[in-house]
Amino acid sequence: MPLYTKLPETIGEVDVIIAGGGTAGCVVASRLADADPEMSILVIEGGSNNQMPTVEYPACFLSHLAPDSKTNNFYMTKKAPDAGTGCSSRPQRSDWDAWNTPGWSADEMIPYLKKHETYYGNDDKGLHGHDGPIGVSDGTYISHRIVDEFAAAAEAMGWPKVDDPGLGSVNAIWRLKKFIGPEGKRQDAATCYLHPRLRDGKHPNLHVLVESQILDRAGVPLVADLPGVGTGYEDNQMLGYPYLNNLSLTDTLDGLVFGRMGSHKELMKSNHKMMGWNGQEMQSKLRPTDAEVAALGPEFQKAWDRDFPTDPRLATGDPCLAVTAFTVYPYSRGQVHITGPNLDDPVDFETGFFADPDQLDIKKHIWLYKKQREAIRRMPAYRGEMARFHPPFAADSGTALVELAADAAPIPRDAPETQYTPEDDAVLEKWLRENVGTTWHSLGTCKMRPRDQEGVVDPELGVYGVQGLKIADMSIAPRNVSANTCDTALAIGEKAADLFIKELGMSSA
Ligand SMILES: Cc1cc2nc3c(=O)[nH]c(=O)nc-3n(C[C@H](O)[C@H](O)[C@H](O)COP(=O)(O)OP(=O)(O)OC[C@H]3O[C@@H](n4cnc5c(N)ncnc54)[C@H](O)[C@@H]3O)c2cc1C
Repeated sequence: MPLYTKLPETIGEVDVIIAGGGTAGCVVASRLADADPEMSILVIEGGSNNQMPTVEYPACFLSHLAPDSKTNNFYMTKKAPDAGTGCSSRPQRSDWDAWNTPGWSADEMIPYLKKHETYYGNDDKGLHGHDGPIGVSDGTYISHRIVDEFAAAAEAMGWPKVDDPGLGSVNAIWRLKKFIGPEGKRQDAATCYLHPRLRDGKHPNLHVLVESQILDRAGVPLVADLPGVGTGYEDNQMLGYPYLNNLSLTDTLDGLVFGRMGSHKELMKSNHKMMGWNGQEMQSKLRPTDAEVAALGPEFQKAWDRDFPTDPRLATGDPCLAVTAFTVYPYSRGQVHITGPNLDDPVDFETGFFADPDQLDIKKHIWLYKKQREAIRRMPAYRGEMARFHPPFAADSGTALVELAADAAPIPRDAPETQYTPEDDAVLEKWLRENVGTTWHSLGTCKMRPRDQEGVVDPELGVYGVQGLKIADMSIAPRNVSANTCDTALAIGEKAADLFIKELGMSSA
């Protein structure tokens, strides 16, 4: 299989080099390899070959996020913020249109959103793909108790459950589909695009070098001065909120992760249905009411009226039950730059979390903390907050954290909402600043925009002022999207492959 950790001497020259075998890179490499068997392609990837059982089985995803993980790249941020993959989630129609770039509108991107996907679910709106390489399904396991209780609690909060939001703007919740095949295996671009072509004997033109870093600045002369490179870093700031609960071992992933259901080796061997699950069940896109916007203060109201007036983008061990809460369309910006010629020179990386000048992002999270807590309180499984992961509200405050007895009655779904005093809000804000983290939705550091607007690539993904250099990944996103970003990265990969194939005078296989 043409997958190396050291490049064979026989490969002295190739037609196309793809720097980084990530989501979009694997799509582009595979589609180009299909289009012309005479064209040689080399993917240079810093990480290792991802063919390993802990990648294949979605239930093991947390092991790759541990600080000592060898499968993930960790970058130290310049300033610690003041402070698993697998959910398939699509941007809204208006997100693509807001990119305002010829060739990249929602209508023009729908074919690429469909192209990478084989969707196992209702597709009433005809927006999903049915013969693409990436399977999108429920996997092999569903925690019905979480699904049913959360849906009922959310409904009591005024958020209906919908089947599939499609590309619509919703104020609703739904059962999320995952990048997991119906047989329970993880569906990433390397696994579904690249490895089959490396195995099939029909792509001798495709080479993949792993555990090899490039993009070293050493001795590389400046070819084009593009101030936008590395600036405007965006990520959807995220916090996770675990709750005490009365769920059983098979309602969440914890028992399995911590070995209480047997060894992982045995569970893999028997293809245990919980191994084909990532422990994540429900997703939502929520917007504040007019009164809630007003309560976040005049600066927030001004930004809301300016950015979303009639804009539909936001419209209409023991079992652990947790909400991972992130807000979209952040106002904060960071940056990422290399600082020296050596690969181990630190990167100059600032996330910019909660650093927006008008302090709007923190207000969004204050609103979101309250909303998610109200919803979870209404689930019969709720027994209180896990104090270590929630703001330390004063014990005599009406917002104090709760620990219900195992046999205590559930909180009624029509219970009044918790009232937060200015002192409670101060505790909440301080805690959010100290605990905010990444959603891993990093994007926007080589924007597809006009050059005089700090753009780095044109609508055909060519880097301004450099011939033969293209960028195809989430860094080209000129504006954020209201979604987890893998689906967008896959669509960018498909669109990029199409553009490059046409530009090289070939036709798609
Ligand atoms: C932990 C985690 C969980 C996530 N969960 C979800 C989810 O549930 N749902 C969802 O939709 N999205 C999720 N995402 C986001 C999604 O995976 C990314 O947005 C998407 O993969 C980005 O694709 P990309 O092609 O832009 O870049 P990447 O996929 O990041 O590809 C970049 C590649 O370049 C390689 N590389 C970097 N530097 C070098 C170098 N110097 N030399 C050689 N190679 C290099 C990297 O190793 C990497 O393989 C998650 C991301 C992470 C990190």
